[in-house]
Amino acid sequence: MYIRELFVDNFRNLQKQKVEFCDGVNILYGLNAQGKSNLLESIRILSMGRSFRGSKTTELIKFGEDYFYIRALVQQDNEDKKIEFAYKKNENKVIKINGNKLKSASELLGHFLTVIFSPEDLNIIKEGPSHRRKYIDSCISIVRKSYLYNIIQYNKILANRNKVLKSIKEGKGREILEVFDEQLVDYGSKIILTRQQYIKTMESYVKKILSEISKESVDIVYLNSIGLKEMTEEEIIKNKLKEKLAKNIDLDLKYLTTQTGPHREDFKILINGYDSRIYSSQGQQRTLALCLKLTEFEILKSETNKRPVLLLDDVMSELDDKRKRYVLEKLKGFQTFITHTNKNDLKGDCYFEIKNGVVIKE
Ligand SMILES: Nc1ncnc2c1ncn2[C@@H]1O[C@H](COP(=O)(O)OP(=O)(O)OP(=O)(O)O)[C@@H](O)[C@H]1O
Repeated sequence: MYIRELFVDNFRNLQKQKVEFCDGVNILYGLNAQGKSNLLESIRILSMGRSFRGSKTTELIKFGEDYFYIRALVQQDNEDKKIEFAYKKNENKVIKINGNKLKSASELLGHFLTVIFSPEDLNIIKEGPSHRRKYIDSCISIVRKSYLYNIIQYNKILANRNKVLKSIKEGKGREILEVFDEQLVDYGSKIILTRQQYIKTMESYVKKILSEISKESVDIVYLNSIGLKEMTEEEIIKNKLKEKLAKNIDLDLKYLTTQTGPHREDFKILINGYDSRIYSSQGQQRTLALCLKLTEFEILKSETNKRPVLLLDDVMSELDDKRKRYVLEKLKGFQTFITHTNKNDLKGDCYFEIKNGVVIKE
């Protein structure tokens, strides 16, 4: 798939305009703070329903305005798909595919596949568990629709269970927990099952990719909440999760939150046997982040049999020549957007200068 045309209106600093792209390497160049990342952000929103920079939807509206509207024509198998995203202050977002309104942003997933590479990818390695959880949950959700549903249900039940813990503390009977625990175990075990499979697949891709650019060894360990040491089946996961919940009930009542389950999990990346979060250099962490992103791209390709669009925001200047060449070789044949301050540094199929929010095609 590739994005043929993009229309933006009142999005960040971008001027109202329609831009046509080529199905190849699109170089977006310009000085700092002109709107290059904003353009990539608008494309990514049409793919994922939210900003890759973690911004709130209301922050995407151009200063002084009260709405934004973005639209893309995405071509796949010679057919155009029209994706629209509109947001007016204090109202709900309106997302449409070919004119049909979606019930929620999550329905957008899988229609327009993109992978974003940005300096913030480093946070997946450096930051706390919630960053990594968010990252794999988002990767899995695109390739497994039921996974996102399970996460949403799990979080709802978890919030209710935590309320029940408070009511027990205030004197209510414990019996009511049973109902919540049963549901929590049902959804939780499905999440753990899928995570263990995804992390295993992710590990094998990361190993292969890293071996092509470095001599270091890498292992990824799933830090699950139920003490699983190796891959296992849903029934066993279910029983273990149930046991752990029962065992931790006094702790849960003490802290008034649920201490066990997928919401407390993480994964650890070991370089030469050492935790990369603690012991790796900045350069090693950057390489790892790149491996994770290329892995995301490989998995997306193989699971969907479609061609994802690649968005490279400010990453080229951070890579050495060897890694730069490697990345560009891997992404060959896919529509790619690369932001850069210097036009002459990179070879592309089409070039766009971004100046004061205006996109000028050469
Ligand atoms: N909601 C908004 N309305 C108007 N302008 C905004 C909004 N949000 C951000 N901006 C401005 O958009 C400008 C361009 O930002 P962007 O991140 O796209 O820059 P860039 O071209 O990628 O620059 P750099 O090379 O420095 O990364 C910035 O000056 C920023 O202040």
